[in-house]
Formats: sequence, structure tokens, C-alpha cells
Amino acid sequence: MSISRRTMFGLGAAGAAAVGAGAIAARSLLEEPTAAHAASTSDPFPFYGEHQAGIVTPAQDRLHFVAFDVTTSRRDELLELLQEWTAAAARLTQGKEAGAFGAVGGPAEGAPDDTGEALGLPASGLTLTIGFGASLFDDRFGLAAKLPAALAPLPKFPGERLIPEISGGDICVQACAHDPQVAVHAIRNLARIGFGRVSVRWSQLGFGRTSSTSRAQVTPRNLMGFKDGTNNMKLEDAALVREQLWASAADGAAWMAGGSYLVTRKIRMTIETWDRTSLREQEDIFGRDKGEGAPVGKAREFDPVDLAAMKPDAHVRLAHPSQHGDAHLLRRGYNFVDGSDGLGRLDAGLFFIAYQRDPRKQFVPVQMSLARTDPLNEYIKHVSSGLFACPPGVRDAGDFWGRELFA
Ligand SMILES: C=CC1=C(C)c2cc3[nH]c(cc4nc(cc5[nH]c(cc1n2)c(C)c5CCC(=O)O)C(CCC(=O)O)=C4C)c(C)c3C=C
Ligand SMILES: [Fe+2]
Repeated sequence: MSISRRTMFGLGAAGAAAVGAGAIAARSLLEEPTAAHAASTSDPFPFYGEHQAGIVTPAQDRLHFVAFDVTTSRRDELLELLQEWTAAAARLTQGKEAGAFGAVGGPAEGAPDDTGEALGLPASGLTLTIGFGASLFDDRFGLAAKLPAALAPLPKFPGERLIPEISGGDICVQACAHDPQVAVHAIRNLARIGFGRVSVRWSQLGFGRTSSTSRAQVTPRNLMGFKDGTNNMKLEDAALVREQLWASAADGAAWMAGGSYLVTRKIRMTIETWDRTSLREQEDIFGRDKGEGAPVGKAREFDPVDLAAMKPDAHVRLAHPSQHGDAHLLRRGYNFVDGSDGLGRLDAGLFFIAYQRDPRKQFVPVQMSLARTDPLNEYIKHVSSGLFACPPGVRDAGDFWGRELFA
């Protein structure tokens, strides 16, 4: 029997309690579907696997991203938290409640082990992806010797205006889902479980994926109105994914084999200025046309780019792998609108997310080139930055997030 939040709710509180925590806990979570593509936007993606879900997984439509500071300095408490989080994540991603009792199945005298706002909602393609920031490798937890060289601090890029309070963090969790309530519920419950051991440093909501990570997906549009993600690394690019996405033991940090490095950048857009810019200038800036998304001089979106045909400083030309020793990124960003700024402007932009094998060879050179010469800079400002080592996947119910790091 498979009990989702939906069917669990259907049983009612008494029925749920009757099924019992023990029975639910004993049931193997491996019974869940294992297809790489969920059949519908309600379905779950598998939690267990060689790599974490939420990286090559076809990008879902909604994001809740959170960065935590660890507030305990006890290694055993951190380890325990990672185990508790993994168990909750295995349940949540399969459309179950965070704990075995759930929002209404436990004793009335205690706080419920699920907050309840996702009762009745399906898994909605939820993925939860964890990453560890360089600050976790300081002297608190005895991890200094395990700091991967690829977690070296990003250089200062020209023009960036980073706000420390919404940058960095010891641990991040990326929640992606097709339903925002499901993504928010997952992060909220992880924060609840972490009480007394972690505190939320910053978080970001996103809507409208700005990349495709599978050829089966239609290319979405960013808030500047352009198709975004056309030339992204896609899960079908097996050789590229192997070479440029997943870290290997030979890279230096053995515990990261099968993992990937995550760069986040909150990029504010002055969209009111952009909206008064001519169509020709907008298209020149990106090097693609706005309607079809075709590269300059070509007719169709997926026609190969002709770099010589576009302006020397076109965004696509500056960022193209051929300009950076064939460096690719797996982009997975989201639009954001955080209300308005009190000056009559929307506080809007792109929450840029990119996974890669080594940011020093991939994100850094690309961003340095963009920061120096991209005319898009007139309309954007980087205000937050994060760099995290995302460990390999959780293999089975006996495994947990970060086991290799603490081994
Ligand atoms: C450092 C990496 C990048 C940042 C930061 C970045 C910001 C950014 N990009 C857009 C919109 C588009 N980007 C497009 C292509 C593209 N962008 C990057 C890298 C960064 N972009 C790469 C590697 C590429 C692919 C280049 C190629 O191989 O052709 C496009 C075109 C469509 C596409 O291929 O995705 C758009 C549009 C915005 C709005 C933005 C900051 C706000
Ligand atoms: Fe870009």
C-alpha cells in the first residue's frame, strides 16, 4: 500500500493514526516510481539514486531556495540533523508528510511532525537538493581537511553589489516543485526539524523556470521576455553531463564523487528601463531574436549559433563555451518578483542557478567575461551570491545526505 498525503488525508485523522507510525516507517520508500521523467506534474521523482535529484531533473516551475547557518557547534548534532533531514526529504519528495504521524495523526499534546499546509496535495514533482558551503569546513566540525579546492571563494566580479545577509551560508537546500505550496512546505518543515541546530540565513522564492534541462521541455522565457535555456546543458547530453557536471574522486575531494558544485546569483533587473529599450537593441544585447529565439542570422531557435554574425559583445557570444575552453554550465534559474522597492520599481530579476564540475573553470571565467563587457550590465545587478558543494545522491534508506563527508 502506498500512502500519499492525498490518500492519507482521505483516511481522516483516526484512520491515519490507526495505520500507525510503525507501519508507515517500515514500508520501503524504494517502492516509488523510478522513471527519470515523472508522467505528470503531480507525480514524484525518485529520491534515491547515484546523483541528487533536482540537478538534471527536468526543471520544475517553482522554487524555494534556502541557505542555513548551523547554530550548533557539535558535530554529532549536525550529523543527526542530516539524518533526520534525509528521512524527511525521502518522505516529502514522495508526497508524504514530513514525519510518520503527520499533521493530524499524532498526540494532541505535542506539536505535529508535519505543518499541514500540503495535506491533500500530491508530490508535485518535488525535489530537494542539499549543498554545503565553504563556511561549514571551518574549525567547528572537524571538516577542514575535506574542503574541496573547487569551493575556493568566487573572485570579486566588476559591478557586483553583493549583500552579505543574503549571500553564502553553511548549508543550502533547493526545493523545486510544480506547486509553490509544496516547495514552501518542504523548506518550512526542514527548518522546523532543524530548530536549535540551524537557522535560516536567507531564502528565495522563484517562479517560471528560466531554463530547460531536458530536450523534452519547451524553452521558457525570462522577465526580459527572451527564451532562456536554449543552449543549456541538457540531461540527454550524456557525454557532456559526465565530463562537465559530475565531480569525480580524481578531482581531489573523494566524498564529492557523483556530486556537483552549485553557484547561485540573485540578479536584480531594472526592467522598467529595459522595457523602454528598442527591440533591436534588446536583440543585439542577447544575440538572439525575441520572438523565435533564433541566433542572429538564423531562422530557428535551435539553429547553431554563428558567433561572427553577432555583435562582439552579445551575451550569447561572451558566454559561449568556445570562448572559455569549452566550459559548459547546467543552468536552472528562476524568475523572481519580491514586491516593489518603494521607488516605483518592481524588485524583480533572475535567481540564477548553475551546476558544474568545477566553478573555477566554468562559472568564474564566463561570469568574469560577462561582468567586464556584457551590455546587459546596464540593466542588471548581482546582489547575492552562493557557492555550495552538492554531494552525491542518497543510495537507499540506510544512507543519508553528506554520509561520505562525515565518514
Ligand atoms: C555566468 C553565467 C551567466 C550569467 C550570470 C547569465 C545571466 C543572464 N543570462 C540571461 C539571459 C540569457 N542567457 C542566455 C544564454 C547563456 N547565458 C549563459 C551564462 C550566463 N548568463 C550561457 C552559458 C548561455 C549560453 C550561451 C550559448 O552557449 O549559446 C540566453 C540565450 C538563450 C540560451 O541559450 O539560454 C539568454 C536569453 C539573463 C537575463 C541573465 C541575467 C539576468
Ligand atoms: Fe545568460
